Amino acid sequence: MTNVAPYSRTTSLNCYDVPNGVDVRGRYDDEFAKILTKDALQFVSELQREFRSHIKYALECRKEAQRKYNAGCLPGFDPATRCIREGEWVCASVPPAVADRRVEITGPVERKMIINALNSGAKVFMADFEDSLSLTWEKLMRGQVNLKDAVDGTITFYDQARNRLYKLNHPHTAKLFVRPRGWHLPEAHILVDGEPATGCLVDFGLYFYHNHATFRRTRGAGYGPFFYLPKMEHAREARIWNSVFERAETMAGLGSGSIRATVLIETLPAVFQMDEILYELRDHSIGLNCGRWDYIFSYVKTFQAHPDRLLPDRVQVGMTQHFMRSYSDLLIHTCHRRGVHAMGGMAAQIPIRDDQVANEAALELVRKDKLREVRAGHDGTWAAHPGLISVIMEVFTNYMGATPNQIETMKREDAAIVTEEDLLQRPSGVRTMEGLRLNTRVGIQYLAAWLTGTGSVPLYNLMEDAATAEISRVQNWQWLKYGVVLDGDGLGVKVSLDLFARVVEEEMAKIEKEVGEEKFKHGKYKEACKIFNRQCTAPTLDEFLTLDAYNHIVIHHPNGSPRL
Ligand SMILES: CC(=O)SCCNC(=O)CCNC(=O)[C@H](O)C(C)(C)COP(=O)(O)OP(=O)(O)OC[C@H]1O[C@@H](n2cnc3c(N)ncnc32)[C@H](O)[C@@H]1OP(=O)(O)O
Ligand SMILES: O=CC(=O)O
Ligand SMILES: [Mg+2]
Repeated sequence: MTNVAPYSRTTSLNCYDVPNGVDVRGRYDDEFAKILTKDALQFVSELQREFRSHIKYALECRKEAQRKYNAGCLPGFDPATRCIREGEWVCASVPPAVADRRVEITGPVERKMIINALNSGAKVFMADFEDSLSLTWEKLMRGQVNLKDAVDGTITFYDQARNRLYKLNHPHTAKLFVRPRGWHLPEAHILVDGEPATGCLVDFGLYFYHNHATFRRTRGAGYGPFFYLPKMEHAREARIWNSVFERAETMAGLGSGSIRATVLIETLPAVFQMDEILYELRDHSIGLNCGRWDYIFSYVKTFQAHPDRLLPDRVQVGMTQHFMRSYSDLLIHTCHRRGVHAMGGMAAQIPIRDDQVANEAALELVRKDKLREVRAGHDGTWAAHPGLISVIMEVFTNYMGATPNQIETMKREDAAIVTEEDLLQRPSGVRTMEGLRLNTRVGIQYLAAWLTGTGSVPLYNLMEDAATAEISRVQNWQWLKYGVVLDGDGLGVKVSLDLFARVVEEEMAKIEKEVGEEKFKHGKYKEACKIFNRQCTAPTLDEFLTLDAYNHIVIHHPNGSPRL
């Protein structure tokens, strides 16, 4: 579904100045026009034209691999690339500006949050166009404006209600990394030769075009810009990114290896490709990261047709499960062998303001998780909230001291023997009715927020974003598909369409009670419920929650195109 904004007296007649073959159908805004310049759009369209067939092929290969998993195959190491895994090679040396990444804060590209994150005391801020952003035209373009102001060092935000002006604490700001969308997401408001552009090429292209020079001069000490690359499944996808980087460096007249990126290992197929991914990006790499939430989602998705590999309740799938620990250990071993950072992941706990005891318990869980990571050899980790930075910093600094990272000191040779069986081992735990109910409440509330422009939310004292909500969705789908018996709570109830319909109705009532009648009436809960319900009960599993939801937030403006 694409929404077309009607002409009205308030519709601006301004439009973007576009190069040949490019059509911008998003709302016109004078601020956005400073980003969507003809030259910047020309660069994005060149990337699109050069790489679109490679991207389509890579996405087709993902589907082909999934067909094999659905037919009973298991993912594993590729015998054809054994020489890369066994060969002695290292990635380009770490840029001094980002040698120390012990605490990284993440967050959507919202103006106030960017300032807060850059001022938070974290070493790095990952500005996110992915899991934590609702992909509306307004948020995406406003995000580009915000990032440009941040790189220029001029970003400010005035909070009227508090009469507070936010600005950067120069020079003590975090180093900026940007995470573009995954390959699968289109940008429906920008057409190149009549086709929606690839979302990540828009995010990367616009950001790189406007910021590379200032970034390298003022923030990267001659390197950069820096990126995080999400949701890849195979080294061929890393090869495309490497070529995109080379193309961008040539356009900007930069030396090869200026741009650096950390790849999130957050799909099950990618864990068997870590050496290969680093190899493809060896001149542009700055490590790998354990994207644990998407990884869990991917485990369910990969094994969607394997009823013998069902996960227990979401809350029980932590990093101490054997398959999760093996993934983290092998990632550390691989990164350190290749001379780059092995980054840890996100603990979902956030500060709980109104309950001191619960807050201390949440902080303790974060401490424990981070201690496990630093002891295992991770060089740094993620924080979801500024209130967690000091706690996490203390854990990492107590252990690492002033040494910027553990690349040379924690080789983890013992993890060289992690096997396919270790990485696929069935998780232990139980499935419960409460697990089904919580998945449903979280999934619907997250989608309702996403549809109204918010991509990360606090729910039941945890951070929820697209990755965590995906787990709720695919788990419900799989339990329904296989009529799982929920026996962890002694009830022994079988999940059926009838039961699920009742659960959805009851959980919607609970949500209404929790958020209040007014918010429920004016929010998008019913629309979210419809989307979530359809996805959980679909005969075939949808690839991504946000692909379907995206269709509900696309708004084409007629002044962008006479063809509409
Ligand atoms: C699976 C993954 O991909 S993880 C990575 C993607 N996910 C994320 O990045 C999630 C980032 N975190 C967040 O979005 C938020 O912390 C939430 C939604 C979880 C909680 O948000 P809130 O409930 O609004 O937080 P809260 O009200 O406690 O915020 C207090 C202050 O901290 C700021 N803040 C909270 N989180 C962040 C953040 N990640 N970055 C910067 N500032 C932040 C708020 O803006 C607020 O600032 P103010 O006091 O100046 O107004
Ligand atoms: O992007 C991070 C994740 O855990 O997913
Ligand atoms: Mg993720």
